Amino acid sequence: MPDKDSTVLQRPTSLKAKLNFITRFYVGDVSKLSSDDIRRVLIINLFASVGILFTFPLGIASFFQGKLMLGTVLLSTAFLYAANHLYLRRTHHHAVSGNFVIYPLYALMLYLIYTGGVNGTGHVWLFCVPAVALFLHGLKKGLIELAIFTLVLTALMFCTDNHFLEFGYHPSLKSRILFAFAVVVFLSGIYEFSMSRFNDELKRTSAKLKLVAYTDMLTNLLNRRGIYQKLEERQQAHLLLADVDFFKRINDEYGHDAGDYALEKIAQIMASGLPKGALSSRWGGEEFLLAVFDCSSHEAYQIAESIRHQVADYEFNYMDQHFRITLSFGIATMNETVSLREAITLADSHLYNAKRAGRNQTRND
Ligand SMILES: Nc1nc2c(ncn2[C@@H]2O[C@H](COP(=O)(O)OP(=O)(O)OP(=O)(O)O)[C@@H](O)[C@H]2O)c(=O)[nH]1
Repeated sequence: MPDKDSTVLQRPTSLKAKLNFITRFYVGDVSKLSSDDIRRVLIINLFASVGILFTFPLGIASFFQGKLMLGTVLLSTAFLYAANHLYLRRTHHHAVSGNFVIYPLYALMLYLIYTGGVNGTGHVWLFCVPAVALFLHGLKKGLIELAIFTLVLTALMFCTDNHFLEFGYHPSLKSRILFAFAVVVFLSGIYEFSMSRFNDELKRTSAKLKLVAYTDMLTNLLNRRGIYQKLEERQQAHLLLADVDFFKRINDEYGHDAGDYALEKIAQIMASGLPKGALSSRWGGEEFLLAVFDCSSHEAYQIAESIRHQVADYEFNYMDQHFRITLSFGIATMNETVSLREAITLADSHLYNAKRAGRNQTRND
């Protein structure tokens, strides 16, 4: 018998496996998609599935009842939704694909209202239209389309020779349906409006959190987590690990605020001394990790040397106090044979060698 703890631990894994299966079935390959794209593709295909689930059996039923035209329309819609599922799963073009869901849905609903559908029940499906339209086309375009749809619906109900009265409904049903439809449009609009505001707020908060999580607040460079995450995506990079020499003395002699000012200034010199596309980070305390790409080891060495000279030549001025600072660099290369972790350890050991050899120098051995 499995013990209680192991059953509890297994539950999330099986739920995750099920969710993975659903995502794979409805979305396909998600590796290049943003989470918003995945959500949109998934929901459009879920709509399409629900559409197939209703139109296919009702289409077959219509054929058995001898309603060939209605059966053809329903089965064509089911076929269109199935084709759309395959198209969307393959291309992930959710903006195009959404049109293949909503416009046939408008047309089908108008057809059902006009003909009465199966046994005069066509109008009951009308109320799924607002939610689908607003989700697929957003608040503004969705509401415009729904207004046009409502006008066509009204004209169809009141100005054409439709089959509404054929089924013995009370004449007031038509206006009741229109009122109820308007209420559902209104409620769906409010829901979509609050959802879009909530989503915007969520996006803003998530962008702010990302910035805080990956940025060093003193220097505005990436922090350790930030550069690590970016380097994990790369195959090759030259890592330049810099450490301020005798920084404790700066703090002790000029004060901690002067030390902070010096770190900010060094960060600026580093960022402006790097080639385009390079990364700069505050690795910790008075240590900086820089990364340069698409260049030779010799060029990476030259870049470190140039930054080292610029810092050494700079006169730091803080509250009428003037001082100079030097840096030591350790360099290593990450590539297909040397992992990121190994390259950082190597750069650290080369930096240690630079310190031991007298500081204010760059070492790659
Ligand atoms: N002002 C300021 N000081 C910091 C900050 N982070 C770390 N430090 C200081 O940096 C100093 C680092 O000192 P040590 O590790 O002894 O190294 P060092 O004095 O630079 O000597 P070497 O590295 O051996 O050349 C410590 O005094 C820390 O307090 C910071 O954010 N602001």
